[in-house]
Amino acid sequence: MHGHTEIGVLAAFLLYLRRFFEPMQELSQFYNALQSATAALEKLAGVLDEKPAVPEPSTAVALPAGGGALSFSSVAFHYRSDQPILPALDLDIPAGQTVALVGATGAGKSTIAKLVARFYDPVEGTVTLDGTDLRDVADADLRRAVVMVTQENHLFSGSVADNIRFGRPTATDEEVADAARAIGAHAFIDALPHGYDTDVHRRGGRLSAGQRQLVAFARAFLADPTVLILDEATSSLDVPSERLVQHALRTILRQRTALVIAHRLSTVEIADRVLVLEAGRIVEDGPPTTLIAGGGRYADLHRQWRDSLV
Ligand SMILES: Nc1ncnc2c1ncn2[C@@H]1O[C@H](COP(=O)(O)OP(=O)(O)OP(=O)(O)O)[C@@H](O)[C@H]1O
Repeated sequence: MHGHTEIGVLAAFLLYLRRFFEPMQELSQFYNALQSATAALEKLAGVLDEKPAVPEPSTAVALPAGGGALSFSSVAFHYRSDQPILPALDLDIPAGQTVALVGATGAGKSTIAKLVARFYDPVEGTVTLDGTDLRDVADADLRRAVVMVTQENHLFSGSVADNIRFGRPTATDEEVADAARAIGAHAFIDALPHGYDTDVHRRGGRLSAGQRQLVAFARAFLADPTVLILDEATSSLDVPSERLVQHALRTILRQRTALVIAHRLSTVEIADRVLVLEAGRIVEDGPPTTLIAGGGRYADLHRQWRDSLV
């Protein structure tokens, strides 16, 4: 993460310069150079944000194609030794399963997700993907196999197409549009002032929260990872956007393993399995309907969510 703050400051400064020169389009060459420099730095800052601080394996093991089975075996984890976060987690997720992680703030949902994306290594125990310890997988292979979509979505300055193509830099315009179509984002993108060439501006300032989410989903769809991790946005969407996002979610969860840090009832309802976490331990584990019938913690949470919708 070294240098991240400095890069952020530099990006902000360039952005300021760019705004200043924006009205003077006759200086267009300089302005264009400034624009690309800002976009590149922002991208770098975004990537560094998510860049894991873990060592590359000395001899990398190739991941088998397809699959997506995840396994936590006696995983203990802490950020600081005086504050254990996961005491000893055992968890098997078969390939293709959609798992919703629920639980109070600080329960460890994001930590589990970050261990799967190998932002951190376990202090004890192992996390495996299709039987391979994540510590033995080359960084580039892991980035392709496991994609995390966060609340921030990390849209950078540049066109909508560039933002989607970030999922697979070699994708053609047609493949970018196909991904947007599959996700249900094509219609709104097409209606933007410059369609796919519309600049989303810094952090997607011009797009609504729902639209940003759809662009991030289209990017992940194009990347086509074996494992998708989704940290669902907490901010509520209006009803039409919510419908679009839920539809996109069903598409993107299909045919891959998914871990969803869920904040919406409608999302948990489409999961195959719910894990309820408390202080780093799984206290309930099962299909949503079974847990509701069981009358435990998820049943309480489900009731609260349902009541808040009425
Ligand atoms: N980078 C970090 N350094 C130190 N402690 C951290 C770090 N990230 C998280 N924690 C702590 O780890 C615990 C678990 O956090 P985590 O983010 O996994 O919980 P969560 O269930 O995802 O919560 P939320 O719903 O608020 O996102 C919390 O006590 C949190 O303060």
